[in-house]
Amino acid sequence: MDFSRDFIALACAKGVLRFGSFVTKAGRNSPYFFNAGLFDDGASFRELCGFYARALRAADVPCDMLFGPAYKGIPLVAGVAIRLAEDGVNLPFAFNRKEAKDHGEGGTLVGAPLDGRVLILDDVISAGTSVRESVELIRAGGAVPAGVVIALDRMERGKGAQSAVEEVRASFDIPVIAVATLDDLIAYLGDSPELAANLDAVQAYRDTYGICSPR
Ligand SMILES: O=P(O)(O)OC[C@H]1O[C@H](OP(=O)(O)OP(=O)(O)O)[C@H](O)[C@@H]1O
Ligand SMILES: O=C(O)c1cc(=O)[nH]c(=O)[nH]1
Repeated sequence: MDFSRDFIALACAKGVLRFGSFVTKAGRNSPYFFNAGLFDDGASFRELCGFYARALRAADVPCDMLFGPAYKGIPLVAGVAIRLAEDGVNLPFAFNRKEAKDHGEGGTLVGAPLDGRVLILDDVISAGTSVRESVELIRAGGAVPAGVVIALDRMERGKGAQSAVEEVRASFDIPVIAVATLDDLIAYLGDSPELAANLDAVQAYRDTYGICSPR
């Protein structure tokens, strides 16, 4: 997307995208990591939500409401709903608790009742567990998953030869939209003198775990 590079630049400038040695949820040793929790001030978080809103508009996926899986999806879904409302699209939103509340209103769902076509907003898809759980919650509530929007598609293999993102698309027959992809990150590293030293390690990682090897 034409704004993917701006998003990568923001993530690098904020230290949300870091380079070094990190272990992913899948147990892979990755030379880069995207920690969305580091969009930790009002201005950068507002920008992040603006990128989601732009990706959503560009993809034009029909939906009736938004859902954010706990925990990182929670501020995200609220922030993106605000950005969309500012642009004249006022959508209901909901999120879940990781542990059910046993007093007061109780339960695991907070916000608007699940209804109609529900778009899931999360930061990354790693093995797809969080999206699968969200789809189960949405269906159990009598609604229909409409798609997923994430910040970064790491373009790496899931359980089989497909990427985890492709597995989610195929299993649930829904679109998965990413603000930026590993390809965008690699292009950015190549053009960025202060970060270009990380390029070889990132490309080697893609050669090992990636879904394509365009070199
Ligand atoms: O595709 P997956 O294998 O599920 O990995 C991606 C999920 O992992 C992280 O959430 P996590 O549940 O670790 O916790 P957090 O949101 O509470 O940080 C991330 O925010 C995604 O929701
Ligand atoms: O695969 C993961 O666990 C993972 C990778 C990444 O870049 N960011 C993240 O939050 N999780």
